[in-house]
Amino acid sequence: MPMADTILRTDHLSKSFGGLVAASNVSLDFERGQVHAVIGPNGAGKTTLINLLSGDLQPDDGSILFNGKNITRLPPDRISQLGIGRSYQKTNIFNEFSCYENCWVAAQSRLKSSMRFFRPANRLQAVRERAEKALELCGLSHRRDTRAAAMSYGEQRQLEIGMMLATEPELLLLDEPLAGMGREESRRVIELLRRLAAKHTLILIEHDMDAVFAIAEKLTVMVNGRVLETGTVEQIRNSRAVQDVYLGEEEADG
Ligand SMILES: Nc1ncnc2c1ncn2[C@@H]1O[C@H](COP(=O)(O)OP(=O)(O)OP(=O)(O)O)[C@@H](O)[C@H]1O
Repeated sequence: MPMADTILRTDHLSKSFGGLVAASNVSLDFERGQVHAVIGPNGAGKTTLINLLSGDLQPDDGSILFNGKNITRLPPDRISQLGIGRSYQKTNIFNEFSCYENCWVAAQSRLKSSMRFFRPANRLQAVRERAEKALELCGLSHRRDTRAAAMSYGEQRQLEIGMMLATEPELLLLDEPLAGMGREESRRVIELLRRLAAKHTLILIEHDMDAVFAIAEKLTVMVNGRVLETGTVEQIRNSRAVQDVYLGEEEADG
């Protein structure tokens, strides 16, 4: 298959914790510019997959190609510098810093790689500009000087996305960006993700199926560490196997 539109490819990626296989032979292609959601029941291995892609975990086996480059086993900061940003399930911000300062710290973390040819004064200016731009993109310009600790949970998650944007990633890994949010906050973040999708590739883990069906163009369903199926929203909606193991389960709960 041609690599032209594949931004990220995993080939037989596997990870076990003791006897528990959390990711088993995961081979997936993620297309440039798409929103690709990974869904599945609790413990399916979704976060493990994201952790492998971001370098937070090392695979036991298999490989990861990003823009055709082998990034398997690179450390997280190197992967971030290459253009893969990630958000965590738990907020990962500095509570005592303002929104701007949080974004500034994140922007600064890419100094080494992407700004090494700039003169020091210009670097500082570039970091400031990136931080301001990230704040605007994540919809928090009006909270620029507010301490993170003083904001709502939803705004903190928004800020975390802003910090990721400050590193100017090409590919965003989003681990349950709507977790713990009320309806209004979710609506705002869904709008934000839509805006980001216009200029980035998104890999999204999310339990809120309405949000997933609204945003995602492609879905992968994982069960017990394995890929059960990958397809368009329509294909996954109509998949018997998926209904049996996953969506059926949700309906039964509801
Ligand atoms: N660091 C770890 N050590 C031991 N077991 C782990 C570790 N991380 C994950 N696991 C186990 O691996 C399996 C997959 O977990 P993972 O968090 O990837 O699933 P998930 O699909 O993201 O689930 P959820 O939707 O509940 O977040 C689970 O059984 C989990 O308990």
